[in-house]
Amino acid sequence: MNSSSNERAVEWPPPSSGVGQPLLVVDGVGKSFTEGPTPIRALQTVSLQVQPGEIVCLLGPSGSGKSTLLRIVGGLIRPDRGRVWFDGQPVQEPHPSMGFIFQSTNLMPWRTVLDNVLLPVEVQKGRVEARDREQAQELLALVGLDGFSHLYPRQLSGGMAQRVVLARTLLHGARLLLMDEPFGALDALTRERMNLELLRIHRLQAKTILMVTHSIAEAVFLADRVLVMSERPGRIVAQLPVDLPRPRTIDMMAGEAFGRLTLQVRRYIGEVGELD
Ligand SMILES: Nc1ncnc2c1ncn2[C@@H]1O[C@H](COP(=O)(O)OP(=O)(O)OP(=O)(O)O)[C@@H](O)[C@H]1O
Repeated sequence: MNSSSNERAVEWPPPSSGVGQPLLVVDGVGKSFTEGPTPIRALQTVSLQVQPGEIVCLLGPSGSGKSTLLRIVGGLIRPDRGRVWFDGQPVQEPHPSMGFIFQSTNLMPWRTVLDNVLLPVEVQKGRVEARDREQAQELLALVGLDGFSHLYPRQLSGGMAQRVVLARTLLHGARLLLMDEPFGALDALTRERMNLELLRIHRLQAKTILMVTHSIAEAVFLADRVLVMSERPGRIVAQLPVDLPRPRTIDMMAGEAFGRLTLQVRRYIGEVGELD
């Protein structure tokens, strides 16, 4: 990506990537934090586009502004410059069709699994209808939690809790999932299983996903494209299309193509520093 194309004026429609109308456009976004004694320049100038149904993974050294970028995309914080467009509309605040999934699950400990899934509906509509309950139960089954709806968060494993969050986000009707290290706290086997689950749900529900991860293998396994960010102030320094066929299988991780792609990403990261 060259910086001159990153610094052009922000207009809709943005230049197309040539594939079709993007669902998400990040155009020349920059951000500094000025609250502390010394201003911190978190993001330099970031531009990217995500097509409907695409899975894009963001990798980069610690502190390179990945979470900041995700929060700007989700309308949780405002950039100093540049714009974000979602489905053709400028993003100024959290959009109901975007869902966040973080490493910490933020489940309400006093509510059951089902009631946690229903919480955003309850907040939004002020009440929960039978149809919402039905749909929540269907989504719990979809994420592999059939029969667990009456449990409380303390009775769940980390993977199960993340599945509840996934069901909650899907019930909310999110089309774009913004995922910030969602499986970072899970053990390796559970993480692998969650990756497969996510891909299965992505296939069934045609979601678009922008995910921050610290794992090169996870990024390559999940993504259609991997974006690599520089050290702070973050900018995108490399992008790698992942041409592995779908559906992806664990066996692919032992294959030559997977090895080649992860090595390529590792080289890009080697040029900008270490991941953590
Ligand atoms: N609210 C804030 N106020 C001040 N500085 C902030 C704030 N949020 C983030 N930063 C700073 O901005 C920089 C980028 O932070 P960010 O969390 O986006 O990086 P990251 O790439 O997601 O890091 P990590 O991989 O470690 O999670 C860091 O130096 C961080 O200290």
